[in-house]
Amino acid sequence: MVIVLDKVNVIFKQKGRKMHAVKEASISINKGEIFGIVGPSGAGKSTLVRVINLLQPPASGRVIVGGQDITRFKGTALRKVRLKIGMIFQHFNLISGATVYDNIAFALKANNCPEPKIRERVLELLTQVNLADKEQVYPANLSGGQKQRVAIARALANDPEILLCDEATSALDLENTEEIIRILRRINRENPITIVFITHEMDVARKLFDRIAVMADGEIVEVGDTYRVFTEPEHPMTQSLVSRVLNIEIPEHLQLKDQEEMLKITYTGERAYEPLISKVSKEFDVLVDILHGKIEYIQGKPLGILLIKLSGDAAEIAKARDYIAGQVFKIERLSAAIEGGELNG
Ligand SMILES: Nc1ncnc2c1ncn2[C@@H]1O[C@H](COP(=O)(O)OP(=O)(O)OP(=O)(O)O)[C@@H](O)[C@H]1O
Repeated sequence: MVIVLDKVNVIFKQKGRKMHAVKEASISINKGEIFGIVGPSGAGKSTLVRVINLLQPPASGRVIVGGQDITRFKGTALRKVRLKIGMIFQHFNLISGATVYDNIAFALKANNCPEPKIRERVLELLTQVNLADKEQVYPANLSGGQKQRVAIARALANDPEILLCDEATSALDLENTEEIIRILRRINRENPITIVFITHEMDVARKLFDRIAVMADGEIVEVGDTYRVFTEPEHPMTQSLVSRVLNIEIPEHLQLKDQEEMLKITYTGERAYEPLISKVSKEFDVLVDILHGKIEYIQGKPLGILLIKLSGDAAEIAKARDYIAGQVFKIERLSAAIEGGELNG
């Protein structure tokens, strides 16, 4: 279901002070895509996502869901729209006194699901989230990842067309985060459900999202395809967020001497770097040391990062550098940090 936010503003008033939490935010989210919103704490991500189901009504602007302007919807009309929008949260929000089965069954009963169908549907949902064996367990006896999977099953109970996820993996360890990512991807693949996911975790962003919006200080500062945002970030906030994922560490105690230069090379696609490096050492009078290399996957597409040191005459180094620049996606000259540490590109 297409979601359009048009010039949305949210202003909180607290103790006589105004807090402009979302400023003129406009985005259009396509049916069936996994759309992510990233940004630092306090950027306005939660507030923006809550505007989509009007948990947070905007001060101005329009909210259009499935072609319908819902901005002023109330009562029954709003409840009907909300049925199409499931939501999951960082802290799962399960009913602690109810079993896994009942947590999900409540959502179905609330929507008048016929009694005989409830059992069948709950079991179907539990299978979808790999929890078929936990139906009689209470939330307290589940791991964080399992709790979030129950929350996903509950959010999907009434076949929503949209799933909103507010920091849904932020309370989980790496393994459980990976599992939630896999489940959401599979659900999205099997049903054309639109997923809007907010997070401050860029690692989740690169694995899960089709497109990303970046928020800073209440504004949407950049929107783009995930691979493009990671490889060619435009806004300084985006650059700062992605640099943490793509950074590599300079080997400790590395000091550059005269006639030495360090380069960070970024290459896209499956292309291996060995042929390039051996060509450079053959054709130019320079020594090439590979200091570090890694491949990151963004939306499953590889992005290679290589740190090399060139030694030789300044003119030869310049020629080698120009040659490399023509062959790779991006090349940056770096200086060595005194005690190793992060790159300063
Ligand atoms: N109900 C509220 N009343 C007053 N101020 C609020 C309210 N909700 C959010 N804010 C403020 O609005 C700004 C945006 O908050 P929001 O929670 O949307 O940010 P966020 O990007 O989701 O950050 P976080 O990841 O820390 O939740 C913050 O400065 C926050 O303090």
